[in-house]
Amino acid sequence: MNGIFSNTDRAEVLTQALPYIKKFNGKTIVIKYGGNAMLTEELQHQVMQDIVLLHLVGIKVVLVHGGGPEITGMLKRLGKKSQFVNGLRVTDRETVEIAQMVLAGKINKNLVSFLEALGGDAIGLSGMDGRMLMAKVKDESLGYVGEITKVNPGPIIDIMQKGYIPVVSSLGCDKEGNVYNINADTAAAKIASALHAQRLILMTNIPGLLRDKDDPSSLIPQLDLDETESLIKTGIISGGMIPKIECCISALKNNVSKAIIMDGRIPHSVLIELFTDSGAGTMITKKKKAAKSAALKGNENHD
Ligand SMILES: Nc1ncnc2c1ncn2[C@@H]1O[C@H](COP(=O)(O)OP(=O)(O)O)[C@@H](O)[C@H]1O
Ligand SMILES: CC(=O)N[C@@H](CCC(=O)OP(=O)(O)O)C(=O)O
Repeated sequence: MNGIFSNTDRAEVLTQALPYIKKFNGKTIVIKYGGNAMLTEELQHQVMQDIVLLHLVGIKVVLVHGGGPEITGMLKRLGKKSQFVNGLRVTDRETVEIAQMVLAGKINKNLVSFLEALGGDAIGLSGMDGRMLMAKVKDESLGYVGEITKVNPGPIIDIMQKGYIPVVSSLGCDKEGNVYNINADTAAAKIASALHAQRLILMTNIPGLLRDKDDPSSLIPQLDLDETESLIKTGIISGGMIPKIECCISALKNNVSKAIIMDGRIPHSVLIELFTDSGAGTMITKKKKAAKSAALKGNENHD
């Protein structure tokens, strides 16, 4: 169990994390967890452990989750094929019912029970609870896919004030009682904006934003809004990465300090991102500081 690290090494690591722990104490961090990054219970256990730790050191963590692969799996078991248009699931009435069962029923409660088993206090909600995520039809051809019209962060704030970790599934509603299936990256970005979060962290199954999407070693550690927009124009950012990046851009333009895209499968990637000089994945900032090394996100991490 001691591995290659001595207790002194471990104590040293903790000491180095102290300024960051102090920095983020009392701050709001919205973490989106979903997709292939949460495929196995082992991966979920690891990420939930980190979230409990963040909560215990006084960081206000909000966990927003998806579960696209699980929805697809359940639909398949019921003999229904999944169809996506620009990354969004075409959602008929039956599909939205299944999405609700999987997201608000299974995944949400599993994550809450993981957090609690690890010593955290968590409360699970869907975006429908307390009319947190009000939505309307995004595009008739997509059925019950929701476009968020209003975020009411009240229930999340209340839960955090009572000392719980809010765990929110990406469903929305309208005044007529319709339920909407909402992309979890979008839900997380809107919630982060409504909470004026210090960080929006999108966990995925790639290292972050890559200069060459087929070369994992071409990670771009940091870039600003202007650079991000020009990478979309030049086609370096394409496909499934476009909506993800657009969520980050929207969050940064609306009250969020920094957005990070990172690989949620890497052990303790959230802790590495928040508590180390180098960070993890790609950090998107409003404006890059002059004369700052792109290889080191440390100074930015202190902002
Ligand atoms: N510049 C880029 N860097 C990284 N990934 C990119 C880039 N451009 C396009 N992509 C594609 O975007 C995908 C990530 O989006 P997606 O698979 O929809 O994520 P998720 O399932 O986590 O929501 C990657 O698998 C990759 O193929
Ligand atoms: C409209 C839409 O596409 N909704 C998503 C909601 C879940 C999600 O976003 O999950 P991941 O983050 O795991 O992909 C879906 O049905 O798959």
